[in-house]
This record gives sequence, C-alpha cells and structure tokens, in this order.
Amino acid sequence: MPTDSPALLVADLRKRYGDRDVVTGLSLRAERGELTAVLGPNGAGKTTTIECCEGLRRPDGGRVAVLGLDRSAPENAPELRRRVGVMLQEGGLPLSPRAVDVLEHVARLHDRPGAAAPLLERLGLTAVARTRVRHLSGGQRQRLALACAIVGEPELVFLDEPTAGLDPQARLAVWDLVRSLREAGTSIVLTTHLMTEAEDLADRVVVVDRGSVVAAGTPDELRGTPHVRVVVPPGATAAAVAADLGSALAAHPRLVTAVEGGDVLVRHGDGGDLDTADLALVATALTRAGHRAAQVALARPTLEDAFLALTGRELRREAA
Ligand SMILES: Nc1ncnc2c1ncn2[C@@H]1O[C@H](COP(=O)(O)OP(=O)(O)OP(=O)(O)O)[C@@H](O)[C@H]1O
Repeated sequence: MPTDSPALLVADLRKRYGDRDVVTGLSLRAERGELTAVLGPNGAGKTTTIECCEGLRRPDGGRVAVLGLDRSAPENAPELRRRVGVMLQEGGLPLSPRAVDVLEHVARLHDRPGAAAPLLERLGLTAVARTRVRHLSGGQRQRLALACAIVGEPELVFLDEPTAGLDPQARLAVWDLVRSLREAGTSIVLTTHLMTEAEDLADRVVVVDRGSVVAAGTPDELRGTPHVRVVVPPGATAAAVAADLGSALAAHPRLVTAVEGGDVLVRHGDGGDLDTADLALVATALTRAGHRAAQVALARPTLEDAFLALTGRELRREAA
C-alpha cells in the first residue's frame, strides 16, 4: 500500500443529475495531515464531489483515490470505512436512539475509538447525551454527526459544511475541535461556503465554481498581496481618478493602477507587497492630482475578493 500517497486525490471527476452536469472534470489533491477546504457558493458541486469521495455517490467519470486506495474498488470499502470518518450535511443519524448510544455504537465500529463522554463534553452535548436524536435541535444533531465522524479517530475525515446553521458559540466550539484534530495530525477535507471558515482553518483552499476548480492554494496565495485601495470620492469616476493617479505616479513605474469593483487599486507590478511608504506615495499623488477627498488605505484582499476576481461573482450568491 503506498504510504506517500495524498489523503485524497480526485482526477477529472464528473457527475450529472439527469441532463444536468453538476461536476464537470474536477481535480483536487488534499495532503496528509493538512486541512483542505473546498470552498464555493451554494450549488457549486461541493457536496456531490465529497459524496463521490465518501463512496456515497457513483461518479460518471474520473478517478478518486482515498488514502491511496481506489474508491471505486468494492474490496477497499471495508478498510476505508475503518480509516475514514464522514460527517454528512444532513446528519444521516438514526432518530430513535439516545445521542450517547448512537455515538457509542459508531465508536464500536472502529478498531481504536476515542471515548464518547469527553467528545460530547467538548461539543456541548453532555446535557443532552441521554436525549433521543429526534428531540435534539438541528445544531445539536449536527454536532452529534461531527462527533460520530471523529469518534473512531480516523486518519482522514470529511466534513460537509460542519458549521452550517450553528449559532456563533457552537461554531467556535466546532472550529476549536477541528483545529485540535488537525494539530493531532488528522487529514481533514471540509466543504464550506463560508470564506472565514476556509481562511481561518485551512492549510490549503480549493475554490470550486460550477462544478470545477477555479483556483487552489494556501489562503495567502489565493488572497494575493496587500495593495492600496482608493475609494473614489462622490462626483468623480473611478476611471478618471485612476487615469489622474496613474499620471501622478509616473515616476514610480513599479506602482500599477487599475479599476476594480468601483474602486481604484494600486499594486506592485512585480507582485510584491505594498507598505505604508507606498501608501504615502499614493496619498501624495492623489493630492497633487486634485483628488483630496479620496480615501486611501492599505488593504489585504480577502478570499471573497479573490473569488470575485476569479469568477466575477460573489461567493455568497447561489451558483447559476
Ligand atoms: N440528487 C440530486 N438530484 C438532482 N440534482 C441534485 C442532486 N443533488 C444535488 N443536485 C444539484 O446539483 C447541484 C450541486 O449540488 P451540491 O449539493 O453538490 O452543491 P454544493 O456546492 O454542495 O451546494 P451547497 O453549498 O448548497 O450544499 C445543485 O444545483 C443541486 O441542486
């Protein structure tokens, strides 16, 4: 069995529902011991992709290798069930048993499970441990589903939108747990449409839009470098301010001016970081060009900005 294989390798994955192509040649790689976030708007195909990786859906094309094992080979299924944890978006929990019984049942399916009680405590579920699943709130069920995914101490865990619908306190508890799993060396593949979740937790982010990967890298790589953002004052147009600023900065050819999203951005032509000295240069140039009312700031692009730049659409919008 290969030991240097990545936690997950997806190559040219394709899936259609009826006559609709939902995953259209998607390839990604998640390294062992890392947290890989699959980030994309609602409907981008994240769940479909992850369910193909979990063995819950049969792809129409492409290959999936999990921990170096071919996902489509039936003989690998028992081993993958032991070594991989899965948290489904809808929970997939039986409704009649009590929460603790579900968790202990799942734990017994694994070779070396962790203890149920500390996990319930960590996820704020101790008080409802003896409550039947059907009487748990949506957020409590979701946390129980997370507990079930990790109680077997799997090498790789798939978390499909683990914090969707949770209140801020429960969300922080889940993030905390996910961080400590990652620190303990578990490989994690997490889908999310929350930019902050990807930004704060992930070693690497795979950005998915309309069924394929549009970018992949560390959060820093995807965000790009700090730039100076000029908010155009009322009565002026971004194009006019950019043109005036470009002329005023002509003595500094490394500073490149462009219009983006209604603002004027100044970047390093060679891709380097801008600093406060560059900010001062831009502010002085704006004053010289007669745009004294413009607001200038050193800005670090967010993943939201990166997504907008890549797709021309906002992350929080439904995929068309
Ligand atoms: N079983 C199904 N039958 C038909 N269409 C489906 C099915 N499951 C998903 N779809 C459609 O496929 C597209 C991708 O859905 P998917 O759930 O994979 O996206 P997603 O990125 O996970 O979105 P979300 O963040 O909302 O969960 C959506 O348009 C969805 O309506």
